[in-house]
Amino acid sequence: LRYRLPPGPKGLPLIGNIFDLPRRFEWLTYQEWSRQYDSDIVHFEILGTHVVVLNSAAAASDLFEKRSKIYSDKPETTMLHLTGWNRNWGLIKYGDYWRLHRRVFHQYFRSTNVYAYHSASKKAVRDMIFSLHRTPDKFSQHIRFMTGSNILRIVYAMDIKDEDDPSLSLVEDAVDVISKIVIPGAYLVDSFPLLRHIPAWFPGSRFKRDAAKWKIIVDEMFMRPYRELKSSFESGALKPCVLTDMLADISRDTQGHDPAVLEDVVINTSGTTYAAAAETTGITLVTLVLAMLMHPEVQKTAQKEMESVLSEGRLPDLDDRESLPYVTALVKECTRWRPPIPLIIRKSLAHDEYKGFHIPAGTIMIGNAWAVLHDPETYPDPDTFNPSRFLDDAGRLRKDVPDPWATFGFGRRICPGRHFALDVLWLAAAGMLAAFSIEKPVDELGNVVEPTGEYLPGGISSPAPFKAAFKARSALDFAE
Ligand code: HEM
Repeated sequence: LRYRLPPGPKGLPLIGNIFDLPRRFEWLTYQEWSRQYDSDIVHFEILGTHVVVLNSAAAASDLFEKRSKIYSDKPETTMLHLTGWNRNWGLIKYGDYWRLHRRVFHQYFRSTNVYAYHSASKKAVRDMIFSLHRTPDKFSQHIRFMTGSNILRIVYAMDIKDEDDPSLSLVEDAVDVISKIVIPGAYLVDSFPLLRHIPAWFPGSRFKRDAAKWKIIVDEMFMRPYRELKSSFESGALKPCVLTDMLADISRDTQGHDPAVLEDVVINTSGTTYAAAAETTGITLVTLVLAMLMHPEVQKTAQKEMESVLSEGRLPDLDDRESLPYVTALVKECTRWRPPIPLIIRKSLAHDEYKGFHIPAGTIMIGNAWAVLHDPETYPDPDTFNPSRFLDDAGRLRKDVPDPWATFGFGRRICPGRHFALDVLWLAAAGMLAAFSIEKPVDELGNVVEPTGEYLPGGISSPAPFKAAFKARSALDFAE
């Protein structure tokens, strides 16, 4: 009996499709293969490993959601363990240990709980607006500083003063290690067994030495803020933050779990937030700046909407969200137009059949979030940045256009920080547009510099560096 695999480029024996593989912007090639093979599910093989890509919302929902038992695993690797990043519970295997992390994290970041972080985020956005006013040239650093310092304050009650703060350098150095163990193109090296025979990538003695050095930094990042906060907690000097709440909750009731295991879960869930939140949210806001340069009419529409609702000198608040649907649509469109993580990686746990095709156990499954968010059936003219696609003629949010959730992944492993992320995105987007007119810069000769709109390739895709001018629209004396 020969199993029929999903269609895709035919590779050479043994090495498979290694020469067919795109090296940049893979999501575009996978989307193209779907058209070429007339199938929303495509297959290729690389060095003995099967890879299946799902290029439609329907296929992603059929497998990642309806068959989540088989498709919620991640390709956990020795690299993660060697560098200490196995504490990143977003990358760990599906099972009870993962489930416990998810449950603990969810208690603090579920949709009904994230209002607890509004005032911190509001303050972080205000600080960012003042920084943007002072040194607009550094806008992407200011945005990144806001997303990073905000999550550290919320989770650890850390007061990060500026970009040179040693606590910030520690988390940044630790997060940097992840990029060293991921091949550009989103795959962890040792997801592919045969790749281990390629010396430069093999976790050999050189790599092991480097990994041991990096592990010290990564362990320190997870443990230092935890130990500091735990000792204040034990001394009774309670610093209000997520970790303090977690410590209080587990000291009251372990719900039948081994306290040592639960302590690790608390360390991991708190320690993973920075890596998960800072860059993803920051990139989405840089995308917003880029979109505003490319679409001045969108910016004007959002500003007009705010003028009709906000009194002079007041920054928009989340209570204004109901009355500012265009701003909400604009934020949705940022997450749809350029998702920072275009490809979602999973590993299948058992043999399966789908649409008459065989999917072997151990297949690397790729959810092409980009293709889902750029499906012209759901989002006509998908490459155009157009917030109005989410609004009806009366300017209200439409219920019949799907929210661009795929930016946050699929099924049981969908980003559990998305409610919080959307709050921060909304506050920052509305705040920036209320305070500034974001314009194309002018060079020394007085010529307007057009943005290229280019993005950098990689598992996390961000806009190529560009310049923007931030011109204050109102006196920056925002009242509380
Ligand atoms: C715009 C901002 C963000 C984007 C685009 C984003 C995107 C994603 C994606 C694509 C995944 C993988 C989902 C999957 O495998 O199906 C993920 C997982 C995760 N995200 Fe986010 N995220 C964002 C913000 C955040 C924030 C602010 C937090 C924390 C407060 C967070 C915490 C996590 C965690 C803990 C996981 C792992 C969940 C698991 O494996 O069960 N994310 N995110």
